[in-house]
Amino acid sequence: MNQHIEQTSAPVSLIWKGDRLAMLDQRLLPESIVMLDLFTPEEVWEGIHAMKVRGAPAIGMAAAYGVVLGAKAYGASEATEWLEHVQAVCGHLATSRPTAVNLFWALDRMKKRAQELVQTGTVENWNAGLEQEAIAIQAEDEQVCRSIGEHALPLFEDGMGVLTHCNAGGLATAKYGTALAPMYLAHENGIHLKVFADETRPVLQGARLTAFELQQAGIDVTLLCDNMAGMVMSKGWVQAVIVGTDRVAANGDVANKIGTYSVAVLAKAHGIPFYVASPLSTIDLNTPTGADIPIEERSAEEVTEGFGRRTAPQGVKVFNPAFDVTPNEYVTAIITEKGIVRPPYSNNLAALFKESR
Ligand SMILES: CSC[C@H]1O[C@H](OP(=O)(O)O)[C@H](O)[C@@H]1O
Repeated sequence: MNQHIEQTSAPVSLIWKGDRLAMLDQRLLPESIVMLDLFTPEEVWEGIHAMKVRGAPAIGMAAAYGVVLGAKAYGASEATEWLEHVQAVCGHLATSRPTAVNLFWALDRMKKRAQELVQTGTVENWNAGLEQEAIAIQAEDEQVCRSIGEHALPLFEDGMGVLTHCNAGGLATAKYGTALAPMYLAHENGIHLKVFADETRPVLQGARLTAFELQQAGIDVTLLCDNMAGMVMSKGWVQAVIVGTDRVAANGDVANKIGTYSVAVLAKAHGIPFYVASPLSTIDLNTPTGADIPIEERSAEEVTEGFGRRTAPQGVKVFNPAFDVTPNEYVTAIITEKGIVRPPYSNNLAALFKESR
């Protein structure tokens, strides 16, 4: 794996180069912008697992490009053999992280496309077709995120305080983000929002990524420790909360970064609307409730010596779930690229998908 510094106006999480995937190593932000050149699905797997790339849509896009790298490197030209190899690469990439449904959504889409491609043509055609599918996933995501921003924008008035948790911005997607999309669009339209970004321990996506993104864009952002959200709400500084998500269950329960549930409870206690920005690709009607969402547990070291400094005694027990589930009763609305969905979510999410077919 090589690495290089990519000079871009704003850091982007992934750049497809035809024979390699350039992946921004988000672990090094905000101090360093380093793009890693990945040539194999195994390197993409490791990039997802180690959270060099993170954020549900970005994870799905990275995996899709990993499938392309795996397909192109394979020597077989016989249809069944090529298809079986593509399916095996998808199976391996599916083990990189368990919670964000976009990973599986993207891999399923690549497998479906591969099955269509092998009906005719040559292995060169099949590989080119897979590459176009991965490129389409990334291009569509940019438009999906902008649409989420457009649907969300009317919910935010000039001068409002808006709290967000983790990073659901351009670094988690192709561009704009999901939860941050209305903030970018508000800025484009001269609407001044005062954003409060939770630092989001233990990986600090809020401090390192959201604060970085919004500051780079000239958007008013104040960084909070995670334990400050309640006080800030009690002072009346927050008029809305908006977060991203890694998986929305069929009943509207929401899996998102650890700490989101606490923010949702605080918002309800203070009568503050709690919005979830979610592409349709993050809504999983095959998962009935939040109890059915697999929650990733990560290493103790993320908590005890994050970023290289030990802050807990050796050998102490650690519980480090990367996500929690917010029950649907705490969710004011789910903002998608097709519009705003309100309770009852079981009916209205199913109806949304029916309309979208
Ligand atoms: C737009 S998806 C962002 C979503 O993903 C983050 O998780 P991670 O940084 O562990 O990949 C977080 O839950 C964000 O809300």
